Amino acid sequence: MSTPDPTATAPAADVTSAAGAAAAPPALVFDDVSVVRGGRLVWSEGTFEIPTGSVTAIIGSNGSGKTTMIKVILGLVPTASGRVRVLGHAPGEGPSSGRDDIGYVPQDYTSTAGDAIRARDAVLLGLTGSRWAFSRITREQRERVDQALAAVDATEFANRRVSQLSGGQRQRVAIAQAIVSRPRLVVLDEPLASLDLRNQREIVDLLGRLNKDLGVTILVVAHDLNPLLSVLDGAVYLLDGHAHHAPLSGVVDEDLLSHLYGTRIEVVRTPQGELFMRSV
Ligand SMILES: Nc1ncnc2c1ncn2[C@@H]1O[C@H](COP(=O)(O)OP(=O)(O)OP(=O)(O)O)[C@@H](O)[C@H]1O
Repeated sequence: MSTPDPTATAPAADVTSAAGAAAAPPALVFDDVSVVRGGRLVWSEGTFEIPTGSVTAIIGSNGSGKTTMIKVILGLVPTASGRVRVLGHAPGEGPSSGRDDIGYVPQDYTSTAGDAIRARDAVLLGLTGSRWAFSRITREQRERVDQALAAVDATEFANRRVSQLSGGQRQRVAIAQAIVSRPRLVVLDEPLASLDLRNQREIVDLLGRLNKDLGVTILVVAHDLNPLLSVLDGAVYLLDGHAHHAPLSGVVDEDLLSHLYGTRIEVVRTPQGELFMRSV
């Protein structure tokens, strides 16, 4: 019997709909959190909740601590103070130490087994965690890999080596690897950087489908909010050394964005209802 199609099955029973999302406990809870790296306070006073089933950007100027926040969530960087809960657990704890429940797409994805392996084997790493398990994969694991590749439209190049893929194709493989364990939370560090406009659009659409069809909560580090506006519910913004969260309507604010990026930002609403931001 084949396993369910990931494009049709929610990974967690409580996140299948907007109504379910409203009732579910928050995916992330930060309570007066601060982080120190290399003896320097990166950000502090992080107190916010991120709703289950939402798509949230993490924004801030270079060096403000966006990647640091992701590493805190993954349990890779300790907090200096405060309390963090990720899917109800301390970072890095919970079932399988959070590995299966949280998918991570790093900045500048390179397969942990090197670029010489095939795309499908890189995705398998998201299930096995080790290239030494390749020889012992089960039929269910193979099907899960096929489903993850199909969900990101990567079936066509699944047998090519990661080193032979374009940036957009590589990003799809990275996302397939992150979702193959059917996580409830997917965290992506600048997934749109260095992609052309068409690939940006396709990756954003893919994130929208993961969120709407599978109920996955998505956190995405971004420098430019424009390509993400169609899928975003809100943003964590790192401003003046403090971490805040606001719904999208609160973030798309000229004064806030101008302060955040240190340059004058104009928010434009076209007569057709489109919204975008530009530096003026
Ligand atoms: N391994 C580390 N050891 C010490 N300090 C670090 C380490 N990694 C990052 N930092 C410092 O932490 C701060 C935040 O870095 P981080 O990479 O989180 O910022 P960012 O907002 O993601 O930056 P960018 O937009 O440039 O990617 C910076 O001052 C950086 O120098």
